[in-house]
Amino acid sequence: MIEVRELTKRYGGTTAVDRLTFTVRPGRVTGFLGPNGAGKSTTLRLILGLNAPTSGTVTVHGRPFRDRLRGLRHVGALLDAGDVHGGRTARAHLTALAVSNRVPRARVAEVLAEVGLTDAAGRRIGGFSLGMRQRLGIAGALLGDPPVLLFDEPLNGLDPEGVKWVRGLFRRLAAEGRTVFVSSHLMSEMEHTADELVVVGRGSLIAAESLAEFAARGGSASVAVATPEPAVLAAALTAEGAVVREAGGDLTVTGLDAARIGELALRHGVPLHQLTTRAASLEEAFMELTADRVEYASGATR
Ligand SMILES: Nc1ncnc2c1ncn2[C@@H]1O[C@H](COP(=O)(O)OP(=O)(O)OP(=O)(O)O)[C@@H](O)[C@H]1O
Repeated sequence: MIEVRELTKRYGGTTAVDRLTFTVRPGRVTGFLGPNGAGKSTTLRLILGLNAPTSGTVTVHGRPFRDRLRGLRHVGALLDAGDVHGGRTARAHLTALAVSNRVPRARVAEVLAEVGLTDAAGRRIGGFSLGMRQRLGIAGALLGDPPVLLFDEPLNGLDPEGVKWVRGLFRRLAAEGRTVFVSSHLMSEMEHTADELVVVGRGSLIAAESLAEFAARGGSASVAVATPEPAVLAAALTAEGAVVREAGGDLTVTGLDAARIGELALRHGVPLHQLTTRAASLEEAFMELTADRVEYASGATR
């Protein structure tokens, strides 16, 4: 279990992490989601004790992680896949990690096989693609067979087959009872990967709940309407307080439900060819919730 309490990290005038409180439980995949610059990497470094918090606490199984000897057996982490010695072979890299963490060397071949790098074990990491580096980083995290695993943007650079493989791996690790905490800036990546979500924006907590709860709370549902008289219907709906967008003659309506739209169409004598309620996607819920917390928004005003 990872417990983060009132965690704050400032760098000069920048508050990277702002009084964050959440718990990551074992047996599930927890997605750590937020726009770029939201403070995810900083939080992961604080969990690992690589940086000291300005205030607040973070514990892994009840103790600050840096107090533990032989770290890799307690927490496995992939923070930055590029942060490896390019001149080393994959096997040499993992062997050095194993030795310094007193992990049996036999684990090296096991994790190489697990991530599909057996054939590349003798090649220098400098020639690896980003996807191969991610696999190697994941192998390093798995080396000590730890109960807690942290991954920072592990799907970056993976091809669709790789993404599918990582998802399966995370599921399996969680099913084995481990704590799996995975960061991403894309809801689409987490939608099919995570059971639980911790969502942050500009360093502070936006939500900590199950994926289902998150889906239920955010994003307004809309109704797609097809009619041969879009202008007449749009005017009637707008007069009732709906927000209407028109694209290619079809209307997308928010603020009124399908039944009310049907009644208004009937009252104005407008035929309807289609009337479909569309649930908000998780992506829309995420965008809505984080819209005012994006550090580098596109467009002039914020
Ligand atoms: N060592 C540092 N010195 C100064 N500012 C920092 C440092 N590390 C992070 N920051 C700032 O803290 C904020 C959070 O950064 P962080 O990398 O934790 O976000 P993130 O959510 O991981 O984003 P990304 O997905 O872009 O990596 C940013 O404004 C960043 O510029």
